[in-house]
Amino acid sequence: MTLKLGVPSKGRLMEKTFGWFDRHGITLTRSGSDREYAGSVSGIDGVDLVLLSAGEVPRELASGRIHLGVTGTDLVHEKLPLWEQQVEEIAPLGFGHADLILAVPRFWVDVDTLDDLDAAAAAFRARHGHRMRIATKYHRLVHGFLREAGVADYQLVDSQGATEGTVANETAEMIADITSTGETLRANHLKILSDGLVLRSQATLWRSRTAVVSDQEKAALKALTDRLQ
Ligand SMILES: Nc1ncnc2c1ncn2[C@@H]1O[C@H](COP(=O)(O)OP(=O)(O)OP(=O)(O)O)[C@@H](O)[C@H]1O
Ligand SMILES: O=P(O)(O)OC[C@H]1O[C@H](OP(=O)(O)OP(=O)(O)O)[C@H](O)[C@@H]1O
Repeated sequence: MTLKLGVPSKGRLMEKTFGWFDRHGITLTRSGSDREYAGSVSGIDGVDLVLLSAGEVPRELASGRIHLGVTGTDLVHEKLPLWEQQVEEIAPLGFGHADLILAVPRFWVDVDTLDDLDAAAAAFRARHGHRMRIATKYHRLVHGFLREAGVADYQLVDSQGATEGTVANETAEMIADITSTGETLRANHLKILSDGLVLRSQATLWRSRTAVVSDQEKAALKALTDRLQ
């Protein structure tokens, strides 16, 4: 049996992951056309490449279908409530840096902090008869963060992409999303709450704590982790 290494199947995250392994003497290759999700590993024995969506890596690690996987801290913490029991962080990879933040329209001049938001959310509910909507795909993390902050008068609306556009589109009053350069927030006239940082994320190599590992796979895992030291 071989060790299964799950890696994002496209985009910047895939290219940078390939580059990172390359620098450790392990070559990941995508075979066939751009659309064929198959690949191989050379430079080390007994490891198979599994190409999949970054968003699916946490679930695959938790179910034990892959032994190792690369994805962002944000996706692991969001999708695996018991992540500390299900996965072990092997190495932060030094790219894919992004902050999960809360942002409101720039013209909300009286709202700069979570306390301001709490007051604005109560006023919003009194005026409109429904709770302020926060668009996000990070339901668990945002809910936990706002509970800790004592903010309760809100509802989450699901947004799986182009989240910053939901305010202009009037499907939400504010958003919680990841930002890296801040350009998307600026372009959509949004500002980050000064104490609205939910999580700092970066691409990370994880090991599944639940995957069953044969002796042969154990040897491959040791060879791989030794190489990554
Ligand atoms: N602009 C960015 N800068 C840095 N990192 C980012 C940026 N956008 C996303 N990421 C990170 O990349 C990872 C993948 O994010 P994304 O949400 O695109 O995954 P996904 O939805 O699974 O992708 P897919 O389109 O393959 O389904 C996340 O960990 C995220 O934090
Ligand atoms: O701070 P910035 O550098 O502008 O980056 C932030 C943007 O990057 C991500 O979107 P992505 O491009 O992955 O598309 P998505 O909206 O479909 O998730 C994220 O959701 C933000 O929209």
